[in-house]
Amino acid sequence: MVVATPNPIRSEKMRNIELPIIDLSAERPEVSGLIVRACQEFGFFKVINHGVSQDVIARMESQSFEFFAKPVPEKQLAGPANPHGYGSKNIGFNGDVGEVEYLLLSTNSASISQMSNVISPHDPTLFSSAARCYVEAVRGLACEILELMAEGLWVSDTSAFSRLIRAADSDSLLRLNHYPPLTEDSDTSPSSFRRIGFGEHTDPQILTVLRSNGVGGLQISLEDGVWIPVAPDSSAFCVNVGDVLQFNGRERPKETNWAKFALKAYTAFVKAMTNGRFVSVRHRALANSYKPRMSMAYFGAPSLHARIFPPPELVTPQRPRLYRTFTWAEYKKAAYSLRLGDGRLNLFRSRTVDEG
Ligand SMILES: O=C(O)CCC(=O)C(=O)O
Ligand SMILES: [Fe+2]
Repeated sequence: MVVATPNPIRSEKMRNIELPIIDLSAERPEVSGLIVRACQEFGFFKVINHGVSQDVIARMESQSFEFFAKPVPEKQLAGPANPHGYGSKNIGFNGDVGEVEYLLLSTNSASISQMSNVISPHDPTLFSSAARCYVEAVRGLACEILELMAEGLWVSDTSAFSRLIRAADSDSLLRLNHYPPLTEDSDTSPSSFRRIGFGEHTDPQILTVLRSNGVGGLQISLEDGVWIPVAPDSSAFCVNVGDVLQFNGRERPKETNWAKFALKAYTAFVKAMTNGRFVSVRHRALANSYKPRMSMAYFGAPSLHARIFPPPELVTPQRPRLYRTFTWAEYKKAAYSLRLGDGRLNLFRSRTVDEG
């Protein structure tokens, strides 16, 4: 994953906006409408009554904390992250750093077993079974949300998005991020209080399902230089649109008025699978607390050879194809080799309106 170099917190504003909280137990048409609207306006939303068992979450959280509590040399046995494995401070391959240590795992079962042998050598099955159960549960949640999105967009093939991450060879990831607390000798001036844990970026995949341990730090940016803190919420998962489902929050129009926004969406956005409907928003995490923050992110991704193109209902004469068809492997290569601001999807722009 490519992230921007941590900004030496330039002049920026904070704004308190409550993200949409969507109750998945409500009536299906209502839920799908709310999800589509949240994806168009915010790219981020919270889901409650999501059906993922507290036990599955607690087991994954406790295995993760156990791992991060180990002495550094033991953790390093699971590294370096290339891209999977244990990493500390260095994020990706392009010099991006942050106050974070992490475990990046492929979600396929064989890979979880293999990594568990180095993550938890004395009892690998504890870690592997927690990770497998967690991945299965959050993948189910991600698929459910993707199907609700398709319904809300009136796409007749309601599995058009979810099929991609259900594939046995899907390239989905589980990332466990640990942001250590400030140490006693840390400079506690206001600027250092906002140390970058994970620099601003968009997630390249389809959909991210994120959970944190009740310690704040996640922020999203809907307009340049304005950051919105996302309050931690132990009853919720935070869901965000990835680049493949959309692309490039920077090109989002300024309007917050829904009607104006909808009218302008197709010309102003640059997107892939939703052909400009959904917004993949920049976000970051700050290590700004005396308490350790831990987040667990499931990134739903297609298989490497999957071809990315919008369902036919989302392409009309008024809303022509913005991008040529590309594979996830092509996009991933671009995402791993470029910096965030380089506009990865511009490389995939359609040369003519109806080119496939
Ligand atoms: O820790 C967080 O809340 C955000 C992490 C994140 O954005 C990521 O892993 O892509
Ligand atoms: Fe992210």
